[in-house]
Amino acid sequence: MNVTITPSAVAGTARAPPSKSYTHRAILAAGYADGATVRDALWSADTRATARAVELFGGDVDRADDGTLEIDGFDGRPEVPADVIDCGNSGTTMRLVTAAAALADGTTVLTGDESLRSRPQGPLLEALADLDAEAFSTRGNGQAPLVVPGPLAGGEVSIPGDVSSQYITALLLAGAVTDEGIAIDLETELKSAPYVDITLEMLEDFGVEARKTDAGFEADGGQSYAPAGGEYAVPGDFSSISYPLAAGAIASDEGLRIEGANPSAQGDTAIVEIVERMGADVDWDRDAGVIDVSKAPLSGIEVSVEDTPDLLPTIATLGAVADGDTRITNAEHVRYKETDRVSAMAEELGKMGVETTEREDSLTIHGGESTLEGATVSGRDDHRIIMALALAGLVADGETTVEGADHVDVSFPGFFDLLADLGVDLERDDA
Ligand SMILES: O=C(O)C1=C[C@@H](OP(=O)(O)O)[C@@H](O)[C@H](O)C1
Ligand SMILES: C=C(OP(=O)(O)O)C(=O)O
Repeated sequence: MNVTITPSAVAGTARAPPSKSYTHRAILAAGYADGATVRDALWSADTRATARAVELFGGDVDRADDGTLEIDGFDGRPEVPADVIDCGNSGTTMRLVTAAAALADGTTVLTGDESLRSRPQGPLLEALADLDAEAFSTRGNGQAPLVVPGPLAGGEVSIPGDVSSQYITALLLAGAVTDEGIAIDLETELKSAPYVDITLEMLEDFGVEARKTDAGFEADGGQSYAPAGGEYAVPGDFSSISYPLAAGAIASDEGLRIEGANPSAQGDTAIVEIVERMGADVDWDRDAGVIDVSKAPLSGIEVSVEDTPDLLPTIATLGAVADGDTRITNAEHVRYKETDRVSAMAEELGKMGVETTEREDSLTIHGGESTLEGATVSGRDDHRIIMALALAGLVADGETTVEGADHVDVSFPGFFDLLADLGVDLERDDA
């Protein structure tokens, strides 16, 4: 599907979709448990991939009409899957499920789409090998397809922290059900660190003890997963909130309200402060979980995405609209996502007339609303690139067509319905 956007103002109320990160963890944690009820879960292409994995491990995921998931778990010991686990486009699924698979009493095979089969899995495979669990890439290049004979016993392991925090999350989740537990020593500084905080918060909610240490992280062994009262509720997703928030900041004269924006461990809550620092009119009532935003002239800022890689595409579009330079730093790990998002945003905004300066670990956008021209841009089969480019289309001079726009289903199903509800003039073309 291609989506063509005519410059439009936005107004009204948007509801934040549930957090993708919390939903993945809750589905898998319920799998590690005897079972659980997961309320307000995100049901998207990525979280469905994690649900499929739990089912292949012997669990069952049932979704009620109100979105509640009733999950029967595999109780700490995954069955050997009767089929290959297809993780689709989801890095989180592949990393978290690879470590879980190493607990099974037999071999698991994991694959994914072309994008996922090009992303780095090597550090996780090496960590599992150091823990005496066999795990390898079929092509020997550290990329999926992966074959995981296991078995994982627990123990001490060292791993780099600057490729993906998802390796740490994966090892903590699986390590807690090994006899010995797991102690993770970080070889380099940890990037995307708040995602491990989300993991620790969620583990605590499932009654599992894990913590930060001087060297890295650890989880005690021999533990069982069980959420208090058998239930877990997923908070709103601040990576997803970044899109309506940015839309309000660049294109809402009347004001836009975002509901479901309750504080949690998500590093991406930083988007509220970023938009404010750029000059937008923002008010966040944390107790009510409501953000009100409206348009004001924006100015370029410097912002590090070390902790918040998923915000880069949104900030790049804000930077294209803002006057002056917006410098996004500590961005090297943003190149290991669904696509190389640093290059993708530089090149696609370039098609819209925006000048950028790209370095290995930074992206500077030389902005100003008057430079944004409507164009046909590629969504790169990457949900965040698609949504960020659609935002640019709201204020460009002329129409903008985003190609391959259906991939928003990965994290934000209904994104274009929401834009239309907020008053955006858009056309979907299924050709
Ligand atoms: O653990 C998670 O839920 C995630 C961690 C981050 O990845 P990295 O740790 O690979 O940077 C983030 O980009 C991804 O969207 C979700
Ligand atoms: C990088 C992302 O997710 P994943 O790593 O799970 O594919 C994302 O949602 O932007």
